Amino acid sequence: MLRSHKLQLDDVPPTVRGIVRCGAGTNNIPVKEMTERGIPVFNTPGANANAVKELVICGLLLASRGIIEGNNHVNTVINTEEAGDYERVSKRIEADKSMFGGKEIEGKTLGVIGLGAIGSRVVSAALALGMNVIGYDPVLSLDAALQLPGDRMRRVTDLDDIFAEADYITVHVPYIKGVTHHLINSEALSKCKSNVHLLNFARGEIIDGAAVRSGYDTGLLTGKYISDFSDPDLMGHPRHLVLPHLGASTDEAEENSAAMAAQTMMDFLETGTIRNSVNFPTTILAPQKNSSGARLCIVNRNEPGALGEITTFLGSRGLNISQQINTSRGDIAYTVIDFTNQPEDAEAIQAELAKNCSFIISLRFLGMVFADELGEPGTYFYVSWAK
Ligand SMILES: NC(=O)C1=CN([C@@H]2O[C@H](COP(=O)(O)OP(=O)(O)OC[C@H]3O[C@@H](n4cnc5c(N)ncnc54)[C@H](O)[C@@H]3O)[C@@H](O)[C@H]2O)C=CC1
Ligand SMILES: O=C(O)C(=O)COP(=O)(O)O
Repeated sequence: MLRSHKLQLDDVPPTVRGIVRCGAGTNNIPVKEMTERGIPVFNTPGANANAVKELVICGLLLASRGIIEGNNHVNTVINTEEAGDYERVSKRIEADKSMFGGKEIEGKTLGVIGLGAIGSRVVSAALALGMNVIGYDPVLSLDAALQLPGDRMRRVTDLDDIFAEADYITVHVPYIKGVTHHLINSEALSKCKSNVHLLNFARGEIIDGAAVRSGYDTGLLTGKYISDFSDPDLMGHPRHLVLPHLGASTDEAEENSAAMAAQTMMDFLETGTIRNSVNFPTTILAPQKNSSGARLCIVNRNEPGALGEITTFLGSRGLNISQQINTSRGDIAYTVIDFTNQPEDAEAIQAELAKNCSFIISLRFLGMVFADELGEPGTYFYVSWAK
């Protein structure tokens, strides 16, 4: 289980069965390599979404009102120039308000890019604050769609509609190289209102900081860019209001994420269930009442005939299958098999199966066979890359 630690390949010994990120983004995990090793990577969708939503609402207000700038002015200018003189400080607090006039968010248009756990919550909160909301998400899941407030938000299929109409744009998409990298770039910015405010509580690389900087420096853009990610081209820029990466840093989000992560991993280790994985197929095989308790979980390359070879082999060793599920995602296939009888020598069966079926990446018996112990690779937990 990890949070923001940047996982290196060397951190992952062959004893690792699964990895769970207490959070949403899995960019700190080498997911592709883990898939090749047959290791499922999980995350905790939605567990920290409310915390991010609240910071996004704060971001809208930081953009619309001179809150940070005004507070900096009080601390660094007024309190310095009028040091110790309360009468003068108090007068300046009144007089200098004219330097930080703002706008209200009610009645303004918010463009939300990415309508998942965070985006959908931002949509509802913004509507409640009287904003008009336009949403964009071309790959929206059915579950996520059900969280949206229907007609009260306008959903568009062309990002240009958001660029043309939004007073505020907030991004809530995962960072995917080649897909969401610089989703907001110079071309996009040229289609935006000049006073658009940008909010990025997703990942820094989704917004092209050099393009934003150039917009500010040439005067084409006059809004602010609020984020909890830094940008090499905007360091210290007065229009880039950066907070530490605080989106998920609330007691509630940390607890939710840790609890969901622990439950997800426990289900996987104890029952083979795969839920909330970013690289493995969702796989749930409810145990039968009269089950012998012997269950085999196999990760293999997704090749034709693989399942047939596995079941034929098991049959030849006297094992009778009571139920099974076989799922796949890309190059990976995953099979969970329950038996009506206990294997006599599970360790030998595992070794032979792995030897006979070269497409198997990892396999493990669980349940009563080994009294729920976890074991080392090479005993009853086999990984092809351990050698
Ligand atoms: N600042 C912070 O502390 C935090 C940042 N995050 C970031 O926010 C992102 C979103 O988090 P959640 O809403 O929880 O994830 P989610 O998976 O529930 O939602 C992401 C949404 O983006 C959509 N999407 C994917 N590709 C897209 C594209 N090319 N264009 C438009 N929409 C696209 C998906 O369909 C999905 O609805 C995470 O991937 C993470 O990078 C998440 C939590 C905390
Ligand atoms: O969940 C995410 O994607 C986040 O960005 C939150 O990250 P953190 O838990 O603060 O490392």
